[in-house]
Amino acid sequence: MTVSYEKITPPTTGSTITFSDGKPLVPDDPIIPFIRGDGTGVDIWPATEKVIDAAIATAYGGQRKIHWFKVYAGDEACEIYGTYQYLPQDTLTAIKEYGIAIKGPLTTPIGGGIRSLNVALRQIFDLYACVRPCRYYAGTPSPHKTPEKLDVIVYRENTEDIYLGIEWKQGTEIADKLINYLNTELIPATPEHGKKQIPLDAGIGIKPISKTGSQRLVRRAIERALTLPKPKNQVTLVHKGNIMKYTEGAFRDWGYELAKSEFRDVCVTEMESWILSNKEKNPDLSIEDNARMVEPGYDALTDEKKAKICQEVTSVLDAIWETHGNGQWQDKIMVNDRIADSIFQQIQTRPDEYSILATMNLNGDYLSDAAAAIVGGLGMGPGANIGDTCAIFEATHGTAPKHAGLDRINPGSVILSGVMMLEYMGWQEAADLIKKGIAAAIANRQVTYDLARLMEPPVNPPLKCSEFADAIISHFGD
Ligand SMILES: NC(=O)C1=CN([C@@H]2O[C@H](COP(=O)(O)OP(=O)(O)OC[C@H]3O[C@@H](n4cnc5c(N)ncnc54)[C@H](OP(=O)(O)O)[C@@H]3O)[C@@H](O)[C@H]2O)C=CC1
Ligand SMILES: O=C(O)CCC(=O)C(=O)O
Ligand SMILES: [Mg+2]
Repeated sequence: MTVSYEKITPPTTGSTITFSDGKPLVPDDPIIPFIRGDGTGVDIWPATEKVIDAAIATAYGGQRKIHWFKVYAGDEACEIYGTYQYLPQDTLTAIKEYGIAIKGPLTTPIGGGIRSLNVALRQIFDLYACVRPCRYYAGTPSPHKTPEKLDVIVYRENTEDIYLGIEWKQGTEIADKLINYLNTELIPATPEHGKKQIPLDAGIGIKPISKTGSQRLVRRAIERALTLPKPKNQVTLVHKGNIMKYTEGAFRDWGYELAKSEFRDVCVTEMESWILSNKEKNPDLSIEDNARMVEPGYDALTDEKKAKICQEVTSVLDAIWETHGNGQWQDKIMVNDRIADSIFQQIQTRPDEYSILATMNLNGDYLSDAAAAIVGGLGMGPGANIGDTCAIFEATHGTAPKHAGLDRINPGSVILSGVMMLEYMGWQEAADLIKKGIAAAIANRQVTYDLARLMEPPVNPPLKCSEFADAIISHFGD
């Protein structure tokens, strides 16, 4: 069926990317839609396009080429399509048709106004895995003493949690009705909630965390861990399950359940590894002594709780001693979990102990900015939103409006998102060239203002955004 557009025209040359089993099939001349973005998108996008095109031309000498298709979202879309037309149907049609897209940041007003276009795109195309690697390029200034020790990839669930955006404003009829229903019917009918009541002047937001959503994200995280060398072949489930038991706690439980069912042969949980290694060190260890070693404070527990832990030790040994015991577990993917607040200090105090951090939407949003800061700031934080039939690449940061139009912002994060896109397409040679160019530019102190001001001694004057792109390209032949 011919796809029709209202106000845009696809390139007259180039082919369409298709998907098979969740993987893209990429021709040598793919058409790829791009959204320039609001704010600093006006500076960053031209720099990014130039670097990606130059890398492809250098790597493949004309055998491969991206045919860019400009599509509109955000302020630019309103100029073309009319007031409030922030996300036109043309744009959605193009992304659906061509499968892979890349975008600059888009503005979201705080409080009232439109909901996030960025989040909307992820939900519309069911891009359930937001993948944000944070790795250090030598010479990048950092507020941290040993930034090179951090090499993590945040796998952030991208379609649910409070980002579903189902909330009601304080004082509205539905908010009042809902609070009344909760206070008079549902809370009293739930003994564990006791006499709790929701304040009558509250706004209400809903935080759905589903088993399907959690497990498909963790599945992608484990699949990625399987491609990593030891000791980075591990997945940490990050959650606040001590407080939000049926949402964040359930995410953890469903994550472990998936690891132990779909990936049983290749996975070991941290708890299992302790139980197995205790027995390896002392084959005559009793079940109870093993339980004592894996559960701090075991002796102070009630008999019922002690029995539960002993039962867990027994079932682990029965289930996987043959396949995972005698050190075999050391070659498996390690799956552990950490409480969300603790992981923010752990990535600073023990950065090299972590690799893939799989978590829900809000935690992942916070965590990816924090991890990017350690390795050089938001100018160095790329990202990808991946689904089974579509992928959209974009930076971790937003529109940075105070720098817009000044040709000064660091385009590194969108350029590195382009690197992720090239890798996803299987165009590794072009991706490697860009990584080499960025590494060399930074090592030569050719950097934009954000890195320049932190370097010792500071770089003055810093490169402009466009000059940084040229510096990256100039190092392709090094
Ligand atoms: N995916 C998306 O499109 C996203 C969109 N947003 C939206 O962007 C808008 C602005 O959000 P805001 O909270 O200001 O956060 P931003 O991430 O846009 O910017 C905050 C600060 O981070 C630094 N920064 C951001 N990008 C870069 C870069 N490329 N190079 C160097 N430094 C950078 C700048 O710090 P300094 O000035 O100190 O140098 C900037 O002032 C909001 O509407 C928000 O909703 C936010 C996040 C993601
Ligand atoms: O869409 C937005 O405005 C913010 C999104 C965001 O912070 C993110 O995706 O990291
Ligand atoms: Mg964010």
